[in-house]
Amino acid sequence: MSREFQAEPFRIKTVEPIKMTTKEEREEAIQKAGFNTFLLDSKDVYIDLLTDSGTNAMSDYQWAGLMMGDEAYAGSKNWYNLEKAVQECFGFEYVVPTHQGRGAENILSQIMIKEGDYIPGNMYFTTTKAHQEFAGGTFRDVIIDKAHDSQAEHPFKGNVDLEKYQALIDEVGPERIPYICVAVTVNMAGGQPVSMENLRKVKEISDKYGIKVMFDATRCVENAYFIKEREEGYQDKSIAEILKEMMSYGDGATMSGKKDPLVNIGGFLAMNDEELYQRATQLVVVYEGMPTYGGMAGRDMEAMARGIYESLDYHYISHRVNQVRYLGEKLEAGGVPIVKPIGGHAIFVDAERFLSHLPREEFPAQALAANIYRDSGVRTMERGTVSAGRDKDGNNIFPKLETVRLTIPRRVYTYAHMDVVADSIINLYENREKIKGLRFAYEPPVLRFFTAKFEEIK
Ligand SMILES: Cc1ncc(COP(=O)(O)O)c(C=O)c1O
Ligand SMILES: N[C@@H](Cc1ccc(O)cc1)C(=O)O
Repeated sequence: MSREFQAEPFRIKTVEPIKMTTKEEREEAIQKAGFNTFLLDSKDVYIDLLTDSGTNAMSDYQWAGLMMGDEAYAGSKNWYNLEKAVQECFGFEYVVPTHQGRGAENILSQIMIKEGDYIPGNMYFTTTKAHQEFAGGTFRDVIIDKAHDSQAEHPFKGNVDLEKYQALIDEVGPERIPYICVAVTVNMAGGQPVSMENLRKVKEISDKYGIKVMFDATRCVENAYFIKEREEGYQDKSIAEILKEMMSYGDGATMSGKKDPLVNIGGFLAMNDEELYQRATQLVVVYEGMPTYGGMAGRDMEAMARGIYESLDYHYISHRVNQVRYLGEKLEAGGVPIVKPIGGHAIFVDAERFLSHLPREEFPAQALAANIYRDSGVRTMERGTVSAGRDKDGNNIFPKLETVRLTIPRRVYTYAHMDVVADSIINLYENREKIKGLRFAYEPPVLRFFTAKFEEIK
């Protein structure tokens, strides 16, 4: 195995018991949830790999910070600590706190996008695209082609395709592109990173046309780790230095504090332009709260300020990425088809190849996620046709990737948990022809994957 084995760089001083379920209990739970893992109750889940969002384990130092919460309505001490952490670690001058990432996406979209604008991005993310569309914009995918091929190897599979970006500028004109949204890493592509060289070039092109570069910095520390590991000239730089350089190629960022900043709730929007900041503060008071709390309690801001610094520790981030890799390599060794290379926050199982007997219309990834739960109580998430939704004519969109995501929460599970997950999925793979397809029993009109229900096709 190529991974660098590292036992956990922490010891455990508080534990949360988890329930071991029986086969019968799991069968009842998955039927009740309409074969949608989002609708399972947490109490019925053994190992929860639904998401890495808000599921982080905080350190003793962060928990201690909760006791330092200054719950003043305005001007909380904790806000200034958070603002300083963002300024120091990301390098942006102005910070707007929000309740989570999509709060920042909402404000950014509203202050920057006009009806008829185009927003290029390195693959879509559900909430980001929804906010861009609500604000009257159209998302355009400008990620490199390889990102849509689950087997294509590329060290920076999240890179922006500069020719696609240039072609969009030529097609619609730079005045209709307020900004390019660059995600570091790219969630939907499998947690794939973007190289520093690519970021530099995106900035160059954007500056030439007066287009702003806004990062989706949600998993930026994972991206920094990959740059250190894979890009010439960065091996001897610290994660903090790499992150700061990455962010220097942008004009601002949205952030979900629920991922890399190591907390359970929170987010922010950051930028360098004062005028934009002023417009953002006009909206933050409408949607989130005062510009000194933005929907977060003082204690939550303190925990995030501390989490941001902790996330830059090399041993922490190296363990995290290598734990994900351990699970991926174990699955591969068992013959399970996964998206390659292995990304930063999750393993994406290629459900189309796993369940090659099921047509896309029968939602193989949804069926696989439901059956992983049935087998072992491990909860995962569909990232394929159900997530992609329908086009304007009402037809299902069939994205190139039909995957099940095994998302690893930060600092929560051990290598032994990873072994249980791998054994269950390898066992299912060996019995894959028994898995049946699904059809909708209930389909909501937007973001359908969260609340849809299904039934098995007998
Ligand atoms: C890449 C990416 N961007 C934005 C968001 C939105 O963040 P939040 O869940 O905090 O609203 C998420 C997760 O939802 C994400 O994974
Ligand atoms: N961002 C989180 C939570 C989330 C999940 C699915 C979504 O489509 C939107 C948000 C994640 O990627 O896991």
